[in-house]
Amino acid sequence: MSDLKPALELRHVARSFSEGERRLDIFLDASIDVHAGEIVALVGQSGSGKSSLLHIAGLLEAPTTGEVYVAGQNCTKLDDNARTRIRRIGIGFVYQFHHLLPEFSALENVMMPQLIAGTGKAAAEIRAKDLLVRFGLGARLDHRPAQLSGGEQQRVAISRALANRPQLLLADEPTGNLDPKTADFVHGEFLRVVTEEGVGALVATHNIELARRMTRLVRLEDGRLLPE
Ligand SMILES: Nc1ncnc2c1ncn2[C@@H]1O[C@H](COP(=O)(O)OP(=O)(O)OP(=O)(O)O)[C@@H](O)[C@H]1O
Repeated sequence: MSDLKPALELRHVARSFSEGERRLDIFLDASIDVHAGEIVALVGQSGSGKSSLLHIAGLLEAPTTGEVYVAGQNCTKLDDNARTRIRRIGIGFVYQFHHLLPEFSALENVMMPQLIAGTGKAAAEIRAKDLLVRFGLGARLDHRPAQLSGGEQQRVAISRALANRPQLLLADEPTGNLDPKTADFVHGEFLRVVTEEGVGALVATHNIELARRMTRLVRLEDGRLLPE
């Protein structure tokens, strides 16, 4: 039955910051389900809270109120160790800037999260190679990040995020740092491989054209998540 649980459920999530006497409410009542195999675009004006929402979904920050479920597990009240374990195995992250380890090759960068999670070296290498080949990087396995183009670096970063077969993939402007043509190409590769993997994905983007190519689109507006 657990396979049928959404990869992510946010239930009436609110987040506010206190600054002295003032309270800033970022969201008031944000709810969403992201199912396996869905790639959901998260759009909204700058400052609407997309990154904050991804931090909450990624268990990096706790909501002020509301509940967060990852693959059916209520993560709202877990301690730091339990949250770290779920983040390490169950959630993949892609950021606008790749954050690859500069002294390691593409292959080693994609093996790393698997080794940290306890996967054996041989199995980690097979999985890393498979992902990089599927991203068209079969001839770049031994290149370090500085020897790769921006689009190639981002494809390595996406491979790394998928390496542990997470149920949930969270991406914050994953092609935001690329020129429009490269962004378009990398986005297409992202959609193809993420769909093949069957992972549930939530992708924040400013690019409405790229957003419309995903499974569906939700807009963060006035503290709520609205379908389009
Ligand atoms: N630690 C914090 N303390 C106070 N305010 C914060 C904090 N973190 C974020 N905010 C505020 O929360 C709001 C939402 O920020 P967030 O970065 O989530 O927006 P965003 O939609 O991702 O924006 P952008 O598209 O420009 O990246 C902003 O007004 C920001 O100033």
